[in-house]
Amino acid sequence: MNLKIALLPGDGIGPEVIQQAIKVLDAVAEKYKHTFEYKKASVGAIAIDETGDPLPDKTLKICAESDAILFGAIGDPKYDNNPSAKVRPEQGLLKLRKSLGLFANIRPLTTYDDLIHKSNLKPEVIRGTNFVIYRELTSGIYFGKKELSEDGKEAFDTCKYTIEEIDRITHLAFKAAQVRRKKLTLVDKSNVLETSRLWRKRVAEISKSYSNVLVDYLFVDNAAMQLILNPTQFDVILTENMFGDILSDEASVISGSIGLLASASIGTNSAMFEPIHGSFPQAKGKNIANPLAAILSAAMLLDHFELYDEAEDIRIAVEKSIELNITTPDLNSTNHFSTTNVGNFLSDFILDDENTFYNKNNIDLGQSTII
Ligand SMILES: NC(=O)c1ccc[n+]([C@@H]2O[C@H](COP(=O)([O-])OP(=O)(O)OC[C@H]3O[C@@H](n4cnc5c(N)ncnc54)[C@H](O)[C@@H]3O)[C@@H](O)[C@H]2O)c1
Ligand SMILES: CC(C)[C@H](C(=O)O)[C@@H](O)C(=O)O
Ligand SMILES: [Mg+2]
Repeated sequence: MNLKIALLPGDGIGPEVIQQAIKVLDAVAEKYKHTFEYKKASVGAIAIDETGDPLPDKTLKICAESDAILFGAIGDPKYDNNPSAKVRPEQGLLKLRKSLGLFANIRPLTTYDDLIHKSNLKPEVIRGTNFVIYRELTSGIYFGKKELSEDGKEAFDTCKYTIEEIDRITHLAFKAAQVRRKKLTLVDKSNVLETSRLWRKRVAEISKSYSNVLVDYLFVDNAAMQLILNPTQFDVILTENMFGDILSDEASVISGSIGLLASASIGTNSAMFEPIHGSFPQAKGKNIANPLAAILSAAMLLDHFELYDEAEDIRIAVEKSIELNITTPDLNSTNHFSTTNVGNFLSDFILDDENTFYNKNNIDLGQSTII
């Protein structure tokens, strides 16, 4: 298969993790005789530095002309520490999602047996957890009317949803539940918010067409608690934009690190694949960031084009790296490996087996730290 992939590495650790994802995609391309053609474009703080715009027209054009987009991360402390800045890196990501109509952000969460004991949560609570968050991505409070008064003493953000926006992601989430464990949990705040009451009404209505799926409703405050009290109860979690953002970072603790959580942002004509984490500025240039979220996002990209064996190869390699402890410091406090080492191991493993990696790097299995 020939795929045109737009690469948007972005800021902070974005370029470092995307570089590893490319290595892994190249290994897959070599093994299965595919051609992946990459076009790099800038977004976020780096794009502001270069052009004054966090999403230059050229970037949007490259994305629109590609089969898929692989996104790293955006964000920089110079904007995080300056709430008055009018032009901000995050606007680039939000505009990209909105312009391409990427309304469904799919964030799967799984647990790895070899990491169960490394989570901050008890092994018996998290073992077997496997769910997916369907987060609405192009509406809600992120995109409603917002304003700061002229005297700077008052501000508002508006949360707005239309039934079309609710319905399209709800159908996708029900379809996902049908081929999983047939349970869908809508997370909302319908005891307070009008938008949430609209979500509940629509989901109840649409559920009639998916009668083999059990539907459950949770208020977001309770859901935040249930996620760490009893996460195995969840199968598909459907929620609006901001709740999905917050709950997915919380949920990543179950897996062991946010550096493991991948996502797919799907629209009618475009698809973007992005780790859920940010630009982790403290790690920039240190070769310590976990590249697995970006690499597993690349696996979701392959799934999107029905390259299931290829995606599975990546997941098997990831599991192997975790089993062998070839992991970055977030998962491995003693004998950790670098971002680059993890990428090298995975690409070698896909093409051959782990011996190539050990031979090339002259490593004794499990004993060295070559960060
Ligand atoms: N999709 C995105 O591009 C995205 C997502 C979230 C935050 N951001 C931006 O990133 C910047 C930093 O935000 P933040 O510190 O709140 O969130 P962050 O996700 O960048 O980092 C939070 C913490 O998570 C851990 N972490 C994140 N990515 C990791 C990785 N790959 N490997 C290991 N550990 C990892 C680190 O401990 C880090 O301190 C901000 O400018 C924010 O706006 C961007
Ligand atoms: C950077 C920010 C705009 C973004 C979001 O809130 O969607 C991020 O937190 C994410 O989860 O992708
Ligand atoms: Mg987020």
